[in-house]
Amino acid sequence: VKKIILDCDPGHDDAIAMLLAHGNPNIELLAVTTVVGNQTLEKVTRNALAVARIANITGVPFAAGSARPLIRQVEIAPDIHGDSGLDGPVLPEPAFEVDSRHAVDLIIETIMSHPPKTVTIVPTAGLTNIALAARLEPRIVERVKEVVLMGGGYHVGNWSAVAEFNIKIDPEAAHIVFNEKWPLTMVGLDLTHQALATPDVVEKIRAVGTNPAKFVLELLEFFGTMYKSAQGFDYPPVHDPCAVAYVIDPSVMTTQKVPVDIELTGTLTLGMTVADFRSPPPADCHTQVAVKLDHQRFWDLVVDALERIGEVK
Ligand SMILES: Nc1ccc([C@@H]2N[C@H](CO)[C@@H](O)[C@H]2O)cc1
Ligand SMILES: [Ca+2]
Repeated sequence: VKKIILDCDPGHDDAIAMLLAHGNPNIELLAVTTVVGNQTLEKVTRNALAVARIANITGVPFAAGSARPLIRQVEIAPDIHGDSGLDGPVLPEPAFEVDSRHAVDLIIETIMSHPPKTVTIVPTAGLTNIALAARLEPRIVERVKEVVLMGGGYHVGNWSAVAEFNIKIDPEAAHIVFNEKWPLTMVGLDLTHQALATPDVVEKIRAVGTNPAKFVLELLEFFGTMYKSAQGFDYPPVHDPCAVAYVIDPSVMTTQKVPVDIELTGTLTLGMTVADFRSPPPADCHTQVAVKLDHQRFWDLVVDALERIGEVK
């Protein structure tokens, strides 16, 4: 079983990532932490607790983290996720309160209280909490098993021509996270733009026939409409569960070992994940990027997780 910390900003696709992590038997969700991103910290934290109620996630601490990037001003994404950050479905009242600890403390405590190389960090949002954790407790860097993040893109951007939202909203935090020497897998837009929720996928989810599945359909309906109007996609790319899917079964996508660094000063390129494909990669290269997704197997994992969650009233 893979033990993970999910650091997220729900967010329609973050919500589906959480359901995948909760439903898949090979994943143990040790903690869920939130950070400003798709919406304000308050809104994404409330949304995370609502998802927990919908999927009946119990016994897992949820802690709120940074309300803003390390240096820059807050940038949110209402044009895709709406004013609540999880527009579309009606959200239930949370079943439990957010943990009293700060997300950064919970991340550190979780890693330091488990054996070395057993905890995987799965960020699906800006990297502010992860950067702060590495600075507050540098020992987590060699203790974590690996970092598998949704973010960046080696040939694709969405928040600028060449930068992806999770990186661009806090590029200094991303620079810290990509330059620590932990094993890091970047599941970027190059990969996640292959994870389209096509009509055949929607029908398989509909066939699950439970309330959590209905919640996912409502998420995809809104997400799809906004992606069509804002970015001209016929079907929405569901980014964040791709990172969880890699943890579940790395063979669901191909990867390539390449050095990646973050642009911090470019006028046109701020927040770009610059991947150096010149071969061979340096022997000490600790980063790899995701390239090709097995679309069918990916979505089968999501549907399977929903089936295993079953009905929740
Ligand atoms: N336009 C847009 C902006 C932000 C996101 C969020 N950021 C990442 C994709 O860029 C995902 O984690 C998703 O939650 C998705 C689309
Ligand atoms: Ca996200």
